[in-house]
Amino acid sequence: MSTNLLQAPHPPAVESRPEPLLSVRDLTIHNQFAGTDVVRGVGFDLNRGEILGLVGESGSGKTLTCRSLLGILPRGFAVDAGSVELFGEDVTGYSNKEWSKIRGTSISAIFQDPSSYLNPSIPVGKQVSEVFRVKGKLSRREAKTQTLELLRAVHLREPELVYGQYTHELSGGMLQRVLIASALALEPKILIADEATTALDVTVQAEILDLLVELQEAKGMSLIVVSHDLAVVAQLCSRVLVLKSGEIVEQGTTAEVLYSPRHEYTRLLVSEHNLYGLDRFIAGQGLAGQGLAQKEPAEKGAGEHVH
Ligand SMILES: Nc1ncnc2c1ncn2[C@@H]1O[C@H](COP(=O)(O)OP(=O)(O)OP(=O)(O)O)[C@@H](O)[C@H]1O
Repeated sequence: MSTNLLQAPHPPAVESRPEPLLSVRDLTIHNQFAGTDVVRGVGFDLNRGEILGLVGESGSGKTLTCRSLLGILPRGFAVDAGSVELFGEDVTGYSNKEWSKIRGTSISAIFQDPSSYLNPSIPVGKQVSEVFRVKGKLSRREAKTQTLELLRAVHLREPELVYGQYTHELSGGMLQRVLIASALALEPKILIADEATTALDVTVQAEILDLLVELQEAKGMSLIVVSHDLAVVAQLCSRVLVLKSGEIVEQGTTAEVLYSPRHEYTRLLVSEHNLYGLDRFIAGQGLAGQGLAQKEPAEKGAGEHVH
């Protein structure tokens, strides 16, 4: 296999195997319109403080798997078999009301296009503070204070200014920071980042990934990182699952899966990836030093202006 991924620094796999926060067993998701199972027999554990990568070609079932962990499968899709256990509790048959209690507080998510998750006619800070008010039951004043603190924590400069701004006034990277703040407001133990940096340019992508790792460490969260970008997964994740046509074809430590893939499909993904300049992510960077973002001033300037 190509040596490119071999050069990717990656965090060590979590050694101890405590009680998993999330346990997925034989998960099958059925598409009622098409009469087909789009995810079949998927099973994995997510441990405390672990970063797990989910890779696979477009349409392989990554997003639907994640949505089933949040209780937000699209209309016409349902978990048909198997189970999802969160913090030791089987949530597979949860009602919408039960899901809404744990979504945000136990498990949260950020997706690819942040603007579609924010209301363009309400200042972004107000939208984050609503999370504190409605779900966190804080007063208006407390909610605003907490929101400003969070906007600062996600490295938005001038949080007071950003608080009152609308989506059209912010860059993609800034919007994703706002969404991260919103997702973390209720201090979930698990965060799913589904192609969360895919729409961003390379420099901003690296900055957002840095931020996710920083927050993951600071808050002791577990992360599920869905990405078509194996370089991102290699640098962030200690374990990787490979999905193909709705089934896991391979899973294991990052070293096992990406550096010595056993399945032909994984080998194909790795070799295709290497064709597209994996090196640009890897040279001189790496999670070992916890610095994914390019630090050279010239490249910093090429990205968004974070306020
Ligand atoms: N809302 C939907 N309506 C109809 N089909 C859907 C819907 N969402 C997903 N699918 C189908 O289910 C299958 C799995 O989709 P899913 O979005 O989970 O794949 P994915 O691996 O996340 O792909 P991508 O990387 O392109 O996001 C695909 O065949 C897809 O076309």
